[in-house]
Parts: sequence; structure tokens; C-alpha cells
Amino acid sequence: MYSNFQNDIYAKGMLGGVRPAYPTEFDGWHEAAHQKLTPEAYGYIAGSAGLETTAHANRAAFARWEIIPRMLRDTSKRDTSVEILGKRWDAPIALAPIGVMTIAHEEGEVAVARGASRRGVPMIASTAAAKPMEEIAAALHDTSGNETSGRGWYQLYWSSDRDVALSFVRRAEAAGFEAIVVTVDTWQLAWRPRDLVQAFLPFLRGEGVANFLSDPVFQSRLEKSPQEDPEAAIRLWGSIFGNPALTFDDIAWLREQTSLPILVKGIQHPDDATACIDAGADGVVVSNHGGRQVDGARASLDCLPDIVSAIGGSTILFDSGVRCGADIMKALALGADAVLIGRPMVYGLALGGAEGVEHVLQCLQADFELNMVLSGIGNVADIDRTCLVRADD
Ligand SMILES: Cc1cc2nc3c(=O)[nH]c(=O)nc-3n(C[C@H](O)[C@H](O)[C@H](O)COP(=O)(O)O)c2cc1C
Ligand SMILES: CC(C)CC(=O)C(=O)O
Repeated sequence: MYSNFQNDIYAKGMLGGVRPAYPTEFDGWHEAAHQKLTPEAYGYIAGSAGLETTAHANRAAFARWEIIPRMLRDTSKRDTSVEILGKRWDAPIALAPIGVMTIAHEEGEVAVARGASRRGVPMIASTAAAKPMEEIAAALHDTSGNETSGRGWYQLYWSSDRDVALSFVRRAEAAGFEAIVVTVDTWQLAWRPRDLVQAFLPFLRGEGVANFLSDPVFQSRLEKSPQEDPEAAIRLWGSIFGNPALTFDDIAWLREQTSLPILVKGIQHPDDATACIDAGADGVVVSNHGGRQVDGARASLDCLPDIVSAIGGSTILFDSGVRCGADIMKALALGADAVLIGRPMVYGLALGGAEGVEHVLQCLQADFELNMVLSGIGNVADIDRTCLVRADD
């Protein structure tokens, strides 16, 4: 039971005089991480596009839904597990793909992988990770210590050099990642004022390009190795990173290249969701990239119900604005199969590396479980639209 964590905290405090090493909710993680991070790293992580209207809308959308807890329902048996793409997850939570995590902590995605596997939470490793995917996979699957083997998916930023994109998929298969998540909303960075005013883009100093620099196909495009001529390697990265020409036909093409499940991340319109499934994807991630791409875009949570109506039965994951157990419950009630945790995890990483990630996940798992059972629901499958009302009704 995840909620044993609550008892542990009280017992350690009252019997041993020890308080938790880190805050236990989002604002606390955010504030403490703000103190620790460099101004540039904080701006990159916390910032969003434009006036950050969409980032705020993501949160406001959660506030427009309210849970009506039901009483006197037997919740003595509780089950937070879900089945996603044929695999059982202990909780409806995975880690969102987040690039260049060495700006938050020196061990970057390796620490994220360790924290995630200790909590049994699947991790989606980003193409823009600061560590090569093989290193992340090794950390995920490392069962030394008391870690259990973790579960990983690979997030593909689809290069305009298709052979590089395919090489990433082949490497992901070989490294044991269990699904490919194609992110389609960020083939170019949006107007991000916090980064612009600090003129900060970590990739240009070689952070977050490890998957490219270590890739044999990428290397074959260079005259000299990335070690011999790092500047030329970064220039090539900049020119082939994203692919504005991508269409649903490419998703259909990818379907023929790999037997791994494919999810398309960054979907906000029900017709796009339908087209992804028609092209052979197994599901989508409803997401506006945490408000980091199209400022003025609709809140991600508000996009969810129409997409569920359009492609219900396919796998539907959700992110953008998930901060606490109640948010997880609301997203599930509106039809998501599971949610992805973004910034809360990054702040945990900044605070304490693998231990900080583990702590944040443990808090979210306990908070979710308690929210669910105290609402009179013993099983994730029973979370549905009847749990919620609109705040303005
Ligand atoms: C610092 C940072 C880096 C990110 N890098 C990636 C990435 O490499 N690939 C990707 O698909 N999404 C990336 N995202 C988006 C997340 O996967 C996710 O959609 C977003 O964080 C959800 O919003 P939230 O953190 O506000 O909940 C990034 C987000 C942040 C904050
Ligand atoms: C475009 C990537 C390199 C990173 C990303 O997804 C982000 O900063 O939101």
C-alpha cells in the first residue's frame, strides 16, 4: 500500500524526531528547487511559451473539476494498478520524457531511471536526454542494491534525417525499451521568453545531444568525429534535430518498421487522435507539452474528453499540469488510462537526484491512493466521470 508512506512519515517524526528530507507537495518542491537551480536551468524548466497563458490554463482546468467523495463504500481492498499496452503498472503513473536533465542534477536521466525503478514507475527516456539511451536503459534495468528492474519507453524526436530517426528506434529496441513515443508538437522550439532573455539553450554547449553524438548513422554524416570537431557535430544536430515535414504517413511508415507499440505525444484535437490510430499508432499522449509550445492553446485537460470519445479503446495517456493525487484522479475520471509526471519529477531530481525523484513519486503515489479510497473508490477501474462535477455547476 502506497499510503504506508504516510504512516512512516508520522512514525519517524513522532518517535524518532526526524522530518522528511524534502517537501511533500508541489509548491514545496518547486520553491526548494528554485533555490537550488541556476537561474538559467530554473528558467528553462519552469518556463513555458509566450505569456505562459496555456501553462496557467493547464492548472485552471483542473480547478474547474471537483471530486464528490462518496461514503460508506467498502474500500478495505484497494488496487491502484492498471493495464497499459498489455503490461500491469502498479499505479496509473509514468514519467514524462524530459530532455537535458543534467541541468537539474549532474547524474541527469540516470538518476531519474534509478528513482523511477525504485518506485516501479515506468520512465520515458527522451531523445534530448543528456545521457545516451543505452546508459539510461542500463540504469533502469540495474537490479543491484534493492532496486527492482525498471520499465522504460523511448521518446522519439523524429530527425529530418530519417535514417537517424530509424537508427534511434533500432537502438531503443536493442536497449530493451518497450514502446516508442513519437513527440510531434516540438519539431522546433516555441518562443520561450525566459530562455530568450537569458540567451540559454543547453544544447548549444553540447548538453542534451548525447543520443545524436553517440549514434553511428549521425556520426557517418560528419567529416570528423564529434570528439575531434564538436562544433560541427552541434551544427549538424541543429540542422537535423526536428522535422517540420512530418505527417501521419510517417507514423504509418514507422508502424511498418517496428513491432514495438507506438504512441503519439502532443495530440490535442480529436481528429488528430483518430488519424494517429488510423495510421497504426496504439495510442496517444494528450499533451500541450506543459504549455511550452503553442501559447494560447487550450488546456490539455479540456482536450481530453473529446479525444476519449474519438478513440476510446486505444491507449490514452495524459500530461500537462499534473501536480497531485487529485489531478491524477481527475484525469482518469475524464478518460485517461494513466498520466505522465513532468515538472514535479524534475524538481525532485534537482532536490536530491535519484532519492528526490523517488520521494516525489512516493508522495504522488500515496496522495493518489488516499484520494481515491477516501472518495469511496477501491479500484482504479471504478474511477469514472461520475466522480466529478464541474465547479461552476
Ligand atoms: C524541462 C522540460 C524538458 C522537456 N523535454 C521534453 C522532451 O525532451 N521530450 C518530450 O516529448 N517532452 C518534453 N517535455 C514535455 C514533457 O514531456 C511534458 O509534456 C510536460 O512536462 C508536461 O507538463 P507539466 O510538466 O507542466 O506537467 C519537457 C518538459 C520540460 C519541463
Ligand atoms: C525540444 C527539446 C530539445 C526539449 C523539449 O522538449 C523542451 O524543452 O520542451
